[in-house]
Amino acid sequence: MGKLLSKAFSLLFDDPEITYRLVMIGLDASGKTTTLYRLKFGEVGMTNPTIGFNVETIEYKNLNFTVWDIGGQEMVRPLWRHYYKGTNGVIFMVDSSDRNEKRINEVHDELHRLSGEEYLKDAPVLIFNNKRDVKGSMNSSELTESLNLHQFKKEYYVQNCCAITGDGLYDGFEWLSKAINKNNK
Ligand SMILES: Nc1nc2c(ncn2[C@@H]2O[C@H](COP(=O)(O)OP(=O)(O)OP(=O)(O)O)[C@@H](O)[C@H]2O)c(=O)[nH]1
Ligand SMILES: [Mg+2]
Repeated sequence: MGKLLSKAFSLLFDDPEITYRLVMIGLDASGKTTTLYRLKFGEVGMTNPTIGFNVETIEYKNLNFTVWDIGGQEMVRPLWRHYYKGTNGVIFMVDSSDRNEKRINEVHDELHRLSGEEYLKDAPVLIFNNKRDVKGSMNSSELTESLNLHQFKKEYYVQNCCAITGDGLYDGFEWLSKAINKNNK
């Protein structure tokens, strides 16, 4: 009831009352921090590999998102799950220009592992197919094939994007907001 009232209030008064928690994960150098800063500040500078996490609040269409951008280097990937509690949605970042077989297998395994996570059981997964500006990068059907997404046991959506220019980022947020809203009704 409280949730419904606060939703009604925020719609009436155009006030971004509702805050959803998102975790943004994916292999190192896939473009997570670039995406976070692009969305938050509208521009990107140099990024360094993330040690730990960055967190920012992003407003999109009357909703607030607290976005947790977590470092993706191999050694720290087991730490991702410590950020899952209370998560409403997942952003899984993929570097579409990285066709290295070992890396694709790592992406595959990390992604499919999410379906067994209790804290993420109601969380839709937005897969950003990033770096589409790079010549020869994978398109969404190639990605779907190489990550065996037809077998992925979660609600998901693949959005092509380029974190540097921002192309596709808000389209991804559009899908994620709707998917989260639907699950929270
Ligand atoms: N060409 C291109 N380069 C990108 C794009 N997005 C990010 N990059 C570059 O990819 C590199 C890694 O980006 P980060 O945002 O630091 O990657 P990350 O996923 O946060 O990496 P970790 O913190 O190590 O997990 C940087 O040099 C970015 O400039 C993109 O859309 N296109
Ligand atoms: Mg980073």
